[in-house]
Amino acid sequence: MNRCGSIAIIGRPNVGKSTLLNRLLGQKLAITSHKAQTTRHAILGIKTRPDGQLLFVDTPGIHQRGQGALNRYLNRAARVALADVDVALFVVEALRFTAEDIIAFNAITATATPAVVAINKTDLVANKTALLPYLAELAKRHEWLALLPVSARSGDQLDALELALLNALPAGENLFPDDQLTDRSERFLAAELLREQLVQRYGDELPYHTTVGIERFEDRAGHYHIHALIWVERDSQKAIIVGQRGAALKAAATQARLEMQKLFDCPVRLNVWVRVKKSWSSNEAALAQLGYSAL
Ligand SMILES: Nc1nc2c(ncn2[C@@H]2O[C@H](COP(=O)(O)OP(=O)(O)OP(=O)(O)O)[C@@H](O)[C@H]2O)c(=O)[nH]1
Repeated sequence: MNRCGSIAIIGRPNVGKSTLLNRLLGQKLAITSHKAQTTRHAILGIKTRPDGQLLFVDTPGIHQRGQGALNRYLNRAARVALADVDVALFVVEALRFTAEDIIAFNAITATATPAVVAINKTDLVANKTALLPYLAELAKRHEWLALLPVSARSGDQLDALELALLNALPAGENLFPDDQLTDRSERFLAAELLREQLVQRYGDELPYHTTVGIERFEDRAGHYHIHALIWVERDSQKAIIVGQRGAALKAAATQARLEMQKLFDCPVRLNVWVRVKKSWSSNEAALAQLGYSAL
């Protein structure tokens, strides 16, 4: 029987949702970092198997304190995703269950959406029997379809997780062609790859006040020419991103360009400018202008 349906990946920031998605897809689509709140947009990652198709929606972590327009957007995006899908994949971190995990848990159990739990980062647990009481505690809390200890990093138990998710999907024909990986445009993915560099290179604060727009995206006979803009809120942020004689920006852009070449499988020329736009993250109108549509 062929199955096809959608899966929302839900969990507090930093539990490894993006890493897990990339690993399940076998391709890097969601951006990852060690800092919380990296993922801003839902990304549909498509995994085609001989027996069906899994359509992943990567949601932002459900955040504890809503602060400003960006946080409200992130919260809505996660909740809307949850109401819309066939299955929720609840990701937690082995041996940890924080107040933020409870918020994500409550969001899932408030809907009738069936859920599978992935207990991630088991590679960090030396003595696996230590997981048993943790598993038992989670099992008591809700009627899960399945509970699986996994490691997104090592790949441990991910085949079993994928199978559990597939079995929870409705019977039906595939919705996308077999070779399609995402419904996101290359333009969108280019912006994400550049933003990933900022998140990886700077402190927690700066990327939160930054967004990336693609001004031009041209395919010139198999060579991509991409013009990107990094929007910041203050001149001081711009100075940090640009660096001494532009060195910091050059390093970030070079790395982003290499990642783009890998993903798009063609030569890429990338130009990046940094512009200051005052207080964009606290202003709904400015958010909308930058492509964060109201939900
Ligand atoms: N040891 C270990 N680390 C992991 C594992 N999965 C993810 N990580 C790390 O945990 C950190 C967060 O991973 P992400 O995938 O960005 O987490 P996320 O849940 O998508 O985070 P947000 O986008 O902020 O919601 C990164 O440093 C990952 O390398 C795992 O299985 N084991």
